[in-house]
Amino acid sequence: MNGLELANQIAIKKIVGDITSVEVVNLQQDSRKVTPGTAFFCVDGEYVDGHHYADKAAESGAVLFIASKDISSKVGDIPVIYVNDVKHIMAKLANHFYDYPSSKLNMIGVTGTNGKTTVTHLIEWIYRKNNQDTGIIGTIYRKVKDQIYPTINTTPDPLIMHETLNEMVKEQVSMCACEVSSHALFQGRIWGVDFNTAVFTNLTPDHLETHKTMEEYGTVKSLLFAQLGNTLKNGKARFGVINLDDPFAEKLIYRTSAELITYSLVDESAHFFAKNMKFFTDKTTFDLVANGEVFAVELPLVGDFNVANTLAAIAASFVNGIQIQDAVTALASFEGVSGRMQGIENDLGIQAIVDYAHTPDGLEKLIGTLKKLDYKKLMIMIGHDGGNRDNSIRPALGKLSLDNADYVVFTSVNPRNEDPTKIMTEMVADHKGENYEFVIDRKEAIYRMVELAEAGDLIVFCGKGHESLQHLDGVSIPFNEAEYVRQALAEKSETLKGINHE
Ligand SMILES: CC(=O)N[C@H]1[C@@H](OP(=O)(O)OP(=O)(O)OC[C@H]2O[C@@H](n3ccc(=O)[nH]c3=O)[C@H](O)[C@@H]2O)O[C@H](CO)[C@@H](O)[C@@H]1O[C@H](C)C(=O)N[C@@H](C)C(=O)N[C@H](CCC(=O)O)C(=O)O
Ligand SMILES: Nc1ncnc2c1ncn2[C@@H]1O[C@H](COP(=O)(O)OP(=O)(O)OP(=O)(O)O)[C@@H](O)[C@H]1O
Repeated sequence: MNGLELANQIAIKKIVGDITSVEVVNLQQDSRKVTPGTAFFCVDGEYVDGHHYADKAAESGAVLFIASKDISSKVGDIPVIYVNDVKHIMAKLANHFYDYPSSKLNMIGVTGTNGKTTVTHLIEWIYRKNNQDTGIIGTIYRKVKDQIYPTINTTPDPLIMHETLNEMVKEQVSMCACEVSSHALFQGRIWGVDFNTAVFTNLTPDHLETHKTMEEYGTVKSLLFAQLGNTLKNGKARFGVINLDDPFAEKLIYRTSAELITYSLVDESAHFFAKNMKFFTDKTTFDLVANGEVFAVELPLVGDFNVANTLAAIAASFVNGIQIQDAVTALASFEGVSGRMQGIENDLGIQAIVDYAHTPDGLEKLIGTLKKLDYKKLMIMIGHDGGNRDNSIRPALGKLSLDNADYVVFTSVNPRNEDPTKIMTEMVADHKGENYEFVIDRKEAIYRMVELAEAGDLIVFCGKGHESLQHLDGVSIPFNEAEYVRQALAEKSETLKGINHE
């Protein structure tokens, strides 16, 4: 794309150098990824200032710069477009460069403290089973049909976002389910993404290191709904799907012009209402009351929060053209999401579950679900993220575990540069009992849990879920929670067989 065409998208700017002969073939904000023909955005970030890397970008072949501070000494004759807010302009130009891909897709955005990954996967499953090609953008990966791309962020920056959406358009994906994190909303990563439908799951304390107050956190979350806009998209209405059981729903209602669809586990007036919920070890059944009909749902997931997630997914699919019965039929074979209530098979008679619960609300819901299962002893392994994270939730995570489990093994979740023992000590503040221990090394903690467990026990590994890395002391080491749990159980089984054999 010609440099002038990019510049023409910006109203207020100062152009230095000749951009008419510049051909841009790539957009980048990271100097380490610049290739010849790149337009480089100098982003003043949370940690470093991208303007400092302009010379590196120039050396790697950048042909155009977008900056807010003077970089003439670093880039020589290479043209620069100076603007006030590089991040804003980056979102705008990325959208133009990739030819507004979100406008060509059915975009369903899911926001909320918990449930985003689960809801996007439920929606994906419904569409796939109804013979549509799908895309996912979220915490675990970016996925275009079956092609998986790694991700650093739940919601990527605008360059990766629009590039991924463009890939989906090229692959003729019809629906993209996209997790929208509060950080992304706060930092404008989804500016210009044209959503058809916004889904809200819940709002509970998390990320207060960034948002400071729940009021501010809620305001940020509601941006997804506000940004749905006032107009139709390709002649189609926009919808907001909201969880009526969350007190924040009341506020969201006034922050969007989209038609609102509600779901609830308790309020019969909701458009999508679940009743007669029955919980089994491996599934949940309920009656879905929607659109004047009752549908019998059999869901291979446990937990009432997953019923709520399912209502959200069915509602979002329905307003975008999938019949309710077709969605219900599809969900009967749902295979689950990695690291979310993931059962680990073993021959020891131990029920082992890996789950991503890492907020007090998520943990409370998880424990509520666990309590409905049959077991002898309940043991929980839990920790809390270190460094620059919202440490105010540590005592709540500790107390919930200690009050409900027979035994708790505290361990590390990405301690980063913080002392793991200090984190664990904050989690057990004020607890008088002795039903716990600290094991700093997470893999050792897994083995300790398995060592302590006996047939009939329920052992639950919280907070890591699908994550494939453990961040400690400035390094990231590969980590596979489900695999380590599987290994620990298998080794214990072998040891016991050996003993019995002797
Ligand atoms: C604190 C934070 O949100 N940081 C995000 C932010 O980075 P930043 O702009 O501050 O980056 P920076 O490191 O200061 O660098 C500034 C600029 O210099 C550039 N640079 C840097 C080094 C270099 O050698 N060359 C170079 O060009 C960088 O590419 C960048 O453009 O913008 C980046 C691009 O969009 C994000 O990847 C990055 O997310 C980091 C990895 C992160 O951990 N974010 C968390 C807080 C987050 O966003 N989490 C939510 C999910 C939360 C949840 O629900 O659990 C998410 O959506 O991921
Ligand atoms: N609707 C819900 N309400 C409360 N807790 C939930 C809900 N759905 C899932 N959880 C719990 O939260 C954990 C994370 O679920 P999920 O990954 O779907 O949420 P998320 O919003 O994507 O989280 P994150 O953005 O932090 O990755 C699950 O393992 C489960 O314990």
